[in-house]
Amino acid sequence: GCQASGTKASNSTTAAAQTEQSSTAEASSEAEKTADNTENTGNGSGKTLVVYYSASGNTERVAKAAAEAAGADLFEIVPVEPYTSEDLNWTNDNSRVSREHNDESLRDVELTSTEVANWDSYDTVLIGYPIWWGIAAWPTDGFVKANDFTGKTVIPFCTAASSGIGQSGKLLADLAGTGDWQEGKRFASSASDQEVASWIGELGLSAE
Ligand SMILES: Cc1cc2nc3c(=O)[nH]c(=O)nc-3n(C[C@H](O)[C@H](O)[C@H](O)COP(=O)(O)O)c2cc1C
Repeated sequence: GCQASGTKASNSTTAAAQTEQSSTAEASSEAEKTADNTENTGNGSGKTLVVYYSASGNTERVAKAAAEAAGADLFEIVPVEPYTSEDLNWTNDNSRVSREHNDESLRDVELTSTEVANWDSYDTVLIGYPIWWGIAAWPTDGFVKANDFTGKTVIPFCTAASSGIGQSGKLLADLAGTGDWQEGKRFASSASDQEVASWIGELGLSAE
């Protein structure tokens, strides 16, 4: 079903995540603008990128486990105005997320950056998001719309309390209009690093 249920949104971990920026971020002024949201945990091959949006940390955990297993770089989608726990309260009809859900024109969330350093160097992009009312949390949309996925294999993944991944990957593929979008993978909000690593293995993306 599409009902919001189960886990309670906790405080956003965005601020903490952003302080984890790679100290090896390139120093050139051109790279500065795009390096902000990128964290290089990779083995230097730089072929796989894990992009994610996470409002309360679950998708972030899965994304980091995926990047670790694949030796991939990470890019976090960050709204200019991050969602507070109050914003995420779907049981309140007047909360930010409820208002955005009820009025599609409010879902065009401004992001701190949609530009990934060395975007052309990635041939596989994993893109992760929480499920909100049965679809990808809409801060993900702005990133997808802003980038050209031509020539890339794109693999969606989500975390959700009870829903499946449903049509969310297909909707993002339609929004992108480019890229070879694969079937996506749904994880429970509490998915273990091991589950994530074995999925990376199934995809043939394991670092070793
Ligand atoms: C506004 C909102 C709507 C949600 N809608 C659904 C839903 O339709 N189905 C579901 O299984 N979980 C739903 N959830 C639960 C989240 O998908 C789940 O907790 C997810 O792991 C959160 O990821 P995050 O911590 O990365 O933000 C919703 C959560 C929020 C905040």
